[in-house]
Amino acid sequence: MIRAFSAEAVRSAEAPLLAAGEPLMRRASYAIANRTISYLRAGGFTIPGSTVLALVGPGNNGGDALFASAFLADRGLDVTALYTGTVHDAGLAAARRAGVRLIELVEPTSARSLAELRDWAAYGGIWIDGLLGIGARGAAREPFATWISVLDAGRRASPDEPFIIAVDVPSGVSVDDGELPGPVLPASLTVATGCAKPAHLLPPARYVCGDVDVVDLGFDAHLPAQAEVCELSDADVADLWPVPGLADHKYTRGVVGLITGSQTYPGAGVLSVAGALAAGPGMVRYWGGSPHVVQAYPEVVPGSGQVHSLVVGSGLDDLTGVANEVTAALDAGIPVVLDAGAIELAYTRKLPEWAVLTPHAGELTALLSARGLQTDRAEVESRPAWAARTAATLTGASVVAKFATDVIASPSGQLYAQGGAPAWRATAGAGDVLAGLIGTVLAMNAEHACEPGQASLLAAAATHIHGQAAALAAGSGRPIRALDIAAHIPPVIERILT
Ligand SMILES: NC(=O)C1=CN([C@@H]2O[C@H](COP(=O)(O)OP(=O)(O)OC[C@H]3O[C@@H](n4cnc5c(N)ncnc54)[C@H](O)[C@@H]3O)[C@@H](O)[C@H]2O)[C@@H](O)CC1
Ligand SMILES: [K+]
Repeated sequence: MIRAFSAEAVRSAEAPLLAAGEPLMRRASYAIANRTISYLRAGGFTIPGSTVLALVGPGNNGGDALFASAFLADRGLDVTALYTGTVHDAGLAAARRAGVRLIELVEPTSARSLAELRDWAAYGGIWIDGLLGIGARGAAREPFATWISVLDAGRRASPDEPFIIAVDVPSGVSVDDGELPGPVLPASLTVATGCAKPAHLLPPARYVCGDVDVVDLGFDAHLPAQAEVCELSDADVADLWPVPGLADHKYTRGVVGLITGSQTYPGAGVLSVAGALAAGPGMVRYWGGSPHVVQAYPEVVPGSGQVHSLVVGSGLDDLTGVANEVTAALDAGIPVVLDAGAIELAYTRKLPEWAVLTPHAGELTALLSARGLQTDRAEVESRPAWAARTAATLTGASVVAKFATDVIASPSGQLYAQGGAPAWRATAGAGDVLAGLIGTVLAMNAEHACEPGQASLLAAAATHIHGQAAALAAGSGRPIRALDIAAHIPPVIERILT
């Protein structure tokens, strides 16, 4: 599991180590220098003489960049450090001693300084971005806003893009909520110091981090027990996946009921059932309106009956009658997935956290608006963590907000971000498959699915499997359809369990 902590939690965790004189900055900068060397080695580049541009901001993030520059200059690299105003004293002295070329831009946004910035940017094959770290508040202010814009434009225009290593976080991201409030310098690699931060996991900041490498600084024991954001790994999902034993039978393994699909949208019923069956329930009962389900899947038991979870919504064209079934199930402690049109059932009523809503950006916008928030799709897309968390708080339900990286929120505030799916996953019906899959994961874990925090954890596990199945289906990059995702769920489960 990747556990991400807020800037404030990191500061508190660092404090006792700093008070004890632990050289955290040396460790962080040594790791950044090592990653730089590893990149050069992996690319077959000659290390002495390789050009590095360190971008040095006013805080300790800049200090990391300066110490890393000193390490690299000691290794024979041609290192230039650009800065303005006051920067980390000891770092500057170390860089000077090591022979780093130090360039201070006194009037940092003058045309002359910006021309100089462009020239050094073009000269540097590797950029070390130490402008802003976890001390940044809000959008990057001047002069860094202009520097970041100029550097980003230079990066895009360059025939061979520089390799950009972000110190801790790409400068310009909002560390605690993963938003991009202003210009940002996208990284090829982010070297996170001490632990992951929410911006490394949450979209859209996640998309500008490149690969993320966490350097252990030894303060884990001082971090809070509950992380701000988590990302489940294969091993985490394997831990909570019930593997059937010989004493199990179809009823102990979990029965999923689906009220999905209709005459108008028959395919949604087929796809949601495909997702449910692929994850290995004991039984699927189907009493939606699609005429094709039982024909497509002879394993399915038609008609309603006792279930351990319920999936409602995908492709339903009429909610009449369904609302009562949903309420009865929830009151009886049966987890319910509310997908697509059925998300409307969360517009007014208060739900328990074992109701799992699966909105995409449009549905999430509609839900928040129905709950009285002034918002629009653009805001929801630029603030997915806020949107998912707010929806969970307002409805009381667990919310799976479907983005390229899914964001899952529990009403208690716990967040999961599950990435790893290819962009090919964005195809009609993929969400129907997910709804069924979540239904099965909830049914298989019925005995504890209604305990605090469990529904969102189980939903996150299901989205992880869904993303991995899409990745397996898409291989090294080919189009996929929703049924391909369902077809690749069993091999993904096999992979994570063995
Ligand atoms: N505390 C430590 O000893 C360690 C800190 N580390 C590094 O230190 C960083 C945190 O250092 P700091 O707390 O000094 O913070 P930063 O280096 O992120 O920057 C703080 C400075 O940026 C300015 N600033 C804040 N918001 C701004 C904005 N929106 N636009 C422009 N300027 C802005 C502040 O006025 C302040 O001068 C971490 O990200 C990490 O890179 C690591 O070396 C590990 C050890
Ligand atoms: K940075």
